[in-house]
Amino acid sequence: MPTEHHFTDSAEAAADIAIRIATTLEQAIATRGVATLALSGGRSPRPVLESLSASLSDWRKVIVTLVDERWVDPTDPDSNEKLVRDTLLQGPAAAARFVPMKNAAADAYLGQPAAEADFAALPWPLDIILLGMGDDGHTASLFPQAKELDEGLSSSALTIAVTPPAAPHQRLSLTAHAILSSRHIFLQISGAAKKTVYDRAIAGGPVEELPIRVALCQDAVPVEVWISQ
Ligand SMILES: O=C(O)[C@H](O)[C@@H](O)[C@H](O)[C@H](O)COP(=O)(O)O
Repeated sequence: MPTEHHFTDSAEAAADIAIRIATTLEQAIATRGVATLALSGGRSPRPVLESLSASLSDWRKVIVTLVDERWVDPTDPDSNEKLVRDTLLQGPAAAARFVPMKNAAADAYLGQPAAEADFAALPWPLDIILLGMGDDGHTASLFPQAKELDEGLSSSALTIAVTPPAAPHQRLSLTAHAILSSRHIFLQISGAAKKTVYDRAIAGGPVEELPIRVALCQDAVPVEVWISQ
């Protein structure tokens, strides 16, 4: 079962996540000389990343990458790479090594092999994977009803190309295998609608119905959830 942190205010939750990430990264650096952090996109992470940017003293030993990416140019407002570069990788945090998902391939399916090689070269398990969740229970880009969902849940690969059934852009996503190849999973849940889905997810059921169950319905990797209204 996940460890829950409850907040009335999502900004306070975001600040607390940033502190928890910074502390965990510092411990990883002290132990292994390097720390790895994979970030989700969307709206929720923005305040976390803005707070985190100033929360660590030495970013030179941190590898930052993505949980998933929309297959758009990194200058596109929908790009998760753009989100991370504009919020986290500023000031001292610009010294971190960033490993993107998007490459020059024309689409996510053509780009997946090169991205897979880039991700295979990372020092697994990653230290922290920060997940979000959609109102449909998706996480990363593992969407219910997506034609690639079963493969994303069962593959031994690290990445998979996905065409979301009802969200813009082709995606490249970490697979369930990659998400569970981490030392810590952190999850942000804000608002009543997501809390309802979260409660359904932790009650158990088919992972295909609510893919967030990949993280929530397992005990191999410690999961911490920040829940705010
Ligand atoms: O690229 C993405 O969109 C994210 O990786 C995605 O999985 C996100 O975490 C959820 O869709 C929640 O998004 P919000 O935080 O915007 O609600």
